[in-house]
Amino acid sequence: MKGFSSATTAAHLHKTPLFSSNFSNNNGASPPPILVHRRFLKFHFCPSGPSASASASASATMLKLLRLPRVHCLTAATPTPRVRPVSNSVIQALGRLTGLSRGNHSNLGFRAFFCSDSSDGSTPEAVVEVEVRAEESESDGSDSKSSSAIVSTHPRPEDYLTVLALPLPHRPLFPGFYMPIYVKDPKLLAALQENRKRQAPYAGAFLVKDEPGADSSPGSEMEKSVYDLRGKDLFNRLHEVGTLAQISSIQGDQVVLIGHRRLRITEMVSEEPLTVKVDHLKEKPYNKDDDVIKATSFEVISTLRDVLKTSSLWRDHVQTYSQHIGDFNFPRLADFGAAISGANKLQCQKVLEELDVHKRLQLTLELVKKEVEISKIQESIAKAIEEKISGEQRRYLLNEQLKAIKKELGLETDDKTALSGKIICLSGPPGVGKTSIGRSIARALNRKFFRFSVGGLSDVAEIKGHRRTYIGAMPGKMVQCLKNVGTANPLVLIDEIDKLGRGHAGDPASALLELLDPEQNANFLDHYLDVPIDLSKVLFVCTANVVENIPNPLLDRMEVIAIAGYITDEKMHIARDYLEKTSREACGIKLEQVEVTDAALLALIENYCREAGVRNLQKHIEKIYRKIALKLVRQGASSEPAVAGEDVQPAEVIAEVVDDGQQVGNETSVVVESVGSSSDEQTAETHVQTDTVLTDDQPKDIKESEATKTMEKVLVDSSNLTDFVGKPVFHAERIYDNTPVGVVMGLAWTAMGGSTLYIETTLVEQGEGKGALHLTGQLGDVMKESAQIAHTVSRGILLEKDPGSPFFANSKLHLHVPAGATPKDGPSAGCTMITSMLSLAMKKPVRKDLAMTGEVTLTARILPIGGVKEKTIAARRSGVKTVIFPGANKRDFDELADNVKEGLDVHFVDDYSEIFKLAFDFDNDTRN
Ligand SMILES: Nc1ncnc2c1ncn2[C@@H]1O[C@H](COP(=O)(O)OP(=O)(O)OP(=O)(O)O)[C@@H](O)[C@H]1O
Repeated sequence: MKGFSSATTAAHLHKTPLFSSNFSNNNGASPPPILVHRRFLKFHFCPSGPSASASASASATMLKLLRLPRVHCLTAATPTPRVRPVSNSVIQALGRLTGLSRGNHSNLGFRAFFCSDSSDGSTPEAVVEVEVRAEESESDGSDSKSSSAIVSTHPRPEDYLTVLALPLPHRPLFPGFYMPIYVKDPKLLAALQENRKRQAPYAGAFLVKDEPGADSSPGSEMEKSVYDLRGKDLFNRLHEVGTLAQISSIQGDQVVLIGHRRLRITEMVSEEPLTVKVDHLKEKPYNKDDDVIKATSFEVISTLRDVLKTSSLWRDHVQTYSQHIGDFNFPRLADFGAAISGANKLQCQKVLEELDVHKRLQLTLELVKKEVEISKIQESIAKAIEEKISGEQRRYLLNEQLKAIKKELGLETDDKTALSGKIICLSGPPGVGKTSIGRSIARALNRKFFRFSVGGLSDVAEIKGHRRTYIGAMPGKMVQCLKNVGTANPLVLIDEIDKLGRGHAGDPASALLELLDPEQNANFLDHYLDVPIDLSKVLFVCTANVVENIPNPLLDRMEVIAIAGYITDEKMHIARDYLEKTSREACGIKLEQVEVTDAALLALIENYCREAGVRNLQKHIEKIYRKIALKLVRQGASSEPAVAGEDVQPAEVIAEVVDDGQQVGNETSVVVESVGSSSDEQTAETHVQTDTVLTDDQPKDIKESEATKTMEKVLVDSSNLTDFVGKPVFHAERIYDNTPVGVVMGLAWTAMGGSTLYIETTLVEQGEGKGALHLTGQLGDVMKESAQIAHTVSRGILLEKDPGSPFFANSKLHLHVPAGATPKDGPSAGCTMITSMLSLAMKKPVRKDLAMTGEVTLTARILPIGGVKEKTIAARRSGVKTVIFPGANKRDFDELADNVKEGLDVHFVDDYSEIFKLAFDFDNDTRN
């Protein structure tokens, strides 16, 4: 059943006066159409397989013809029946079916067989043979007598006892059905044509047996090999029982067959083309009034009707069949059912071979029952898919309606409201990629990007525009932005929002408020344009280094995302994967010309670029590559034969490459100066120069040997890093290998990232009532207060440990926080100060490699601090082993990546007493 298509045929119905059926052929291409009269095409089906197609069309033809009044059908008992045609059109149609009505046969009689003449005497209706002369069919008055006198010389089908054997690869041919086949054997084709010429257009069509395990589907190798079979090989592969087939037409190698009656091969007569002797088979005699046979046939009919209910594909076909069911005899019904079923070839062959009519009906019943099941499954699959599709369509329609309703009610949210909430503020140290992230968000959202910095902005007119009364008045930044991007929904990055100036002419923070607030910015009023502008679709992203510096009303409207600095590992990756690559490309250096070792990069990060971001690292890497470019250019210049007057040229090129903003001349010495900032760099460059640059003063042989030198790969290692970037700007943060009495290492956070710092306390003088504290190191107010608190708490703790100790009462202390040039502030050094003072008071140094941070209250409770990640990184960088953090910061620490926390012994404390134990309760062996 599957693959049947009545629609294809129906389309043809309206296109051609003589209709062509859509047989699909053996190799998948469409063969030339078989001409069938309009009246028959209604029942013409196009099954998937070639034979099925043919069978279906033939069955339709057969059904149509069965509509003829019984009077025109002669019984088998009537010898060689000759009747006048019922109508010319039917005769013409039959003529076309057989292909004999064409001009070259027009003067010959033709037979149109739509059922085989397999008469057995018991089924008179079974034999329907119409024999007329074409001329006669077109004449009007000739009577039956005259027609009977004409065709007696032609052999009847049953006279063919030796036939050409045609191999059928896919399905057997049933009597009464069409089948187009391809004959690839030229000898066989010639013999068939010859037969047709001799008015003996019959051959035997036999199904080919499959080779075990071979794929016999259309187009398969096995199918192709069937056409190559010849002679005995072919003979051995043919099923014994086949069909006497009338050769309806031959077009090229396509032969259209019409099945007539069953045959059985008895012996091979000749090999090429294969010719066989056959017996004509007849059904076993049966009683047409037998109840069992009747019942079986009724079941076949009712099953066909069931198929009709579930499958629209068979509807026309079976409907017609059921209308004319009375015209069939039992064997024909069985053949019909099997032929139009989608059963496989062996099942069909079994039906063909079955001569017992009851058994044949039973076999067919099985096949059509299977069809019912298949069509039920087909129906349920179709239903399920239909439901799925209609469900999806319904959902889609409902969603669209919902959207429309929401829009109507003003409830619809665009992707901005759906977003990465309100205004996003990226906060973090300089150079960690905040601006770059903003740019990436715009790219990801497919929005235009506009950036403006409000650092130091103090004039409200910059944001809101000038009133037009002023000379040189301009619209504000937002109007300029919209004009620039040309869309209503750009991503606007407001940089440095924490550095907003305090305005003399209005408050820029308040103006920004109007700009950023989603409640207000739908009607933003620019003074210059003086019309409300809708900024509600704009996605604002702000960046800041210190969130605390952002005005509170603004901060309140922001979603702050903190971007901490990078650790060494991360910087290494950024340098290797991105910075190095871009710098190398910018300087026009090839990968194979340079190697910067890991050690060099690490040294660069640790000793030159300690800041949280990578901007400084980028500058250094660019510097290194520019110098490498210089070196390579000079090498290249020196390897070319020096021509007087040309030796200056490379320096000009270099000047462009190396130019980092300074004026560079075309003299080599000037180039060197422009590159290096320290005297060491100059020395390095001068050294490079003297190695490679040739002058006219040099002897010719030296020039030539230099010229033949191949270009060397430039290696940048930690050992020669200073040649490229000068001496390290950062020295080890550790001043002491072992902290002396009164000195403790603290951890600090700066806008540049984390760092370690020492708190040093020393005794100035002692004397009755001289207790005092002197502070130095550019401490801010908060830090000063913190020191006072530490002094008081230390005194209390010492008295607890050593009641009656007069140390703090009688000692003038000096507390210093190096480096003195750097301003410092904040309360987080509180616990470090206490430890430093107690160390001095007890004359006991603290545990080795210990660093701590935490604000302290007067009651010695430890409060949380900020910048845990940066401080942890700084501690690791300084080789600290034990770190003390406030207990409340445990959550922040736990969130850090493992590679940041690696190798640290971290303690979380809530009271100073815990720090005391960690710092002082150790034996001296551990410290050393
Ligand atoms: N993760 C990273 N990968 C590659 N390059 C980076 C990364 N982070 C920062 N950079 C580079 O560092 C430079 C500075 O980045 P960017 O301007 O985005 O930093 P920022 O945080 O906005 O700095 P600022 O606060 O000073 O404005 C850029 O050249 C950028 O390409």
